[in-house]
Amino acid sequence: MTPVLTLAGVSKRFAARPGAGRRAWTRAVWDALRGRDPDPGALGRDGGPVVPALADVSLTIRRGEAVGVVGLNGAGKTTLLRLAAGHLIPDAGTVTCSGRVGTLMDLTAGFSPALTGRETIPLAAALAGRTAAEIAAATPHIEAFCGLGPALDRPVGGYSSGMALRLGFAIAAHADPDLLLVDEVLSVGDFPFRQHCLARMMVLKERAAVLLVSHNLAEVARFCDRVIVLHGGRIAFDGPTEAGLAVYRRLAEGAAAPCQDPGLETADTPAFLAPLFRDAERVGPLDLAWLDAAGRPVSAVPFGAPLTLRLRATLTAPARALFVGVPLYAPDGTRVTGLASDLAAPPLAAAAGETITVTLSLPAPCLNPGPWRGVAVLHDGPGTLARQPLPPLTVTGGPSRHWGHWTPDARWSLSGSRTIPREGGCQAAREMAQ
Ligand SMILES: Nc1ncnc2c1ncn2[C@@H]1O[C@H](COP(=O)(O)OP(=O)(O)OP(=O)(O)O)[C@@H](O)[C@H]1O
Repeated sequence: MTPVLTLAGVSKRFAARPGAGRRAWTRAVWDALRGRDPDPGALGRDGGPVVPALADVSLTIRRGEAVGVVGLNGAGKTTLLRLAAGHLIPDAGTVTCSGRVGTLMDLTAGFSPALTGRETIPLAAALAGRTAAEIAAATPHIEAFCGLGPALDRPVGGYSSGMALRLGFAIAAHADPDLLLVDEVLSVGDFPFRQHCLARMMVLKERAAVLLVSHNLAEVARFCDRVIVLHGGRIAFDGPTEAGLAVYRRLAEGAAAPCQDPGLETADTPAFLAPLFRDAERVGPLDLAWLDAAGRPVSAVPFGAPLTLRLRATLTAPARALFVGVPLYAPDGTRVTGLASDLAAPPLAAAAGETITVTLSLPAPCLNPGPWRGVAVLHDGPGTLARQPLPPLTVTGGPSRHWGHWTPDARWSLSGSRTIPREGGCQAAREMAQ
């Protein structure tokens, strides 16, 4: 497949002090007017603080790919798209884009508030690089796609953000782009229109590439076949969607860089538990144990037996709103569930030196037989103090058969004119099914 976008070793910094960015920009314009290349080192040379928005990013996007870009706030997603669109110049590295780029990054870009929706279509389409003949051919499709009806004859200045999205998306999607860049704007659309947009992007990706920045992981999972996870301006993952979203979820749970404390990882710690860490200045090591119904520490329990997870920790600094999250992972690394104390109980304040105890009771766990892993994540308000692996737990088999990762407490009822006696009946039914 032909590459439509290539970034090689791209870095981008911004001035963090008000006015400094403007001075750097003025310097760059003077350099350009004098025929000199912009000096990327100029930013921050005055000793002012800079924000490294992207650092050493390399990637290739090919025709036919739908690539989701995910990451925490400030990870560099919009900066990546603005560089790809040519709205920003990299400080280092190169951005190569072949073909026409369609952007949907700012809902009202190219819209003049006084013009009606109908008048906006040819103007915005021309700004997107369409010729007069192409615009004339595409206009009926754009009008039909956006579904704005009579509102097309109202000034766009009075449009809601969802209406602006409808018009902007319709124009961008009918501009025949080789690369469509979509930055988080779909979230303002109503559910039916978002489905409409995803369906249109599915068609587009047959001959183009789509780069979609989104915090809506369900949409990324449905639409994208590849995910790039940005973390602190760097690529933390680039690969299949499911694995990428798992990396993102772990970053979101931990909201921290990978483990700095080697004591947290042992030889048998699976990679899917990462990132592991502990803020040693705020909390001591988490003392974690699985307990059986009698309160005894256990490493194995029969299927369905009641279980309790106990966490003890001593704070080394005061904490204002402690709560705990516990994601549980099946043997293959699938995250089967995530339990969070703040959904069921108020958070806890604690003084420095105080030892807290948190228990999570599972009266009837549905975990199927096998070795189970998990992590305990101790949060204090928006910050995370520690993310430490749970002791391994083996669930041993019972008399029933098990499929998948869990078996809920379920009751069946079959009614009809004749039931087969239970004695030998199950065997008879199995034989009939064979
Ligand atoms: N024009 C700018 N001037 C100064 N700093 C900037 C500018 N644009 C971006 N930044 C900084 O660069 C970093 C990356 O920003 P960016 O908007 O790319 O993140 P993002 O991943 O899109 O975040 P979000 O999910 O919140 O939209 C942030 O620290 C941001 O404050």
